[in-house]
Amino acid sequence: MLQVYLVRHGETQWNAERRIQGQSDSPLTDKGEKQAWQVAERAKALGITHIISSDLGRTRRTAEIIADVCGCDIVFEPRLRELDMGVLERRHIDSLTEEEEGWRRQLVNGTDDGRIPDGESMQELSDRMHAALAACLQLPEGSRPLLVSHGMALGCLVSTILGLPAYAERRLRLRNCSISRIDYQHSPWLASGWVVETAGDVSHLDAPALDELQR
Ligand SMILES: O=C(O)[C@H](O)COP(=O)(O)O
Repeated sequence: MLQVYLVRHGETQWNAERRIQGQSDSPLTDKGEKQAWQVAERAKALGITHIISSDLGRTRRTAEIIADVCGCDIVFEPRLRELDMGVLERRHIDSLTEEEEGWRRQLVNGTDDGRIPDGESMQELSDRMHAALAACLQLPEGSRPLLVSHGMALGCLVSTILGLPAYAERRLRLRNCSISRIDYQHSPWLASGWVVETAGDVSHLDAPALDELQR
């Protein structure tokens, strides 16, 4: 059975400032760097064989640290990027106008084709995340891949595997450098296909980690 591990990148400057990132970027904080080294040690103990990462800076840095500890190469995969948050990227979450809040609400309340202007819909995010995940099925027998991605992107992937809508990702806290595991199984009796083994495990971190809204 194929086990795939999902890691959200380490804390960034804009995570800490509650600033919307999307496909814009900010560097890891010192805490984020430390988180990355801690999740890297966990990955090594799990026997990770492949690292596939969003190509944004925050995930790239997190993947480089994990690769250093695990002795793996990295494949950069743009389909693992965070949701494109359009015109609201770089904005502080508390600075949004009522109209702008309305755009963000559309993303998470199931509005058909809800999106922030110039941004992506949750369905578009779900489609590309599942396409990136499906590529893991082509890896050699016995592979144990680890994907480095983002809060909304991974939340959307896990939610849809559970049969929930893409926008349900708000109900799942995937904190910085949390690790989740999904398995691909063939079982006529149980659900065949992807199943969620664990989600949002932070037991390898020695301090509380933020989720994307610093809850
Ligand atoms: O700020 C954002 O765009 C997301 O809510 C969190 O993104 P991240 O997981 O890439 O920090």
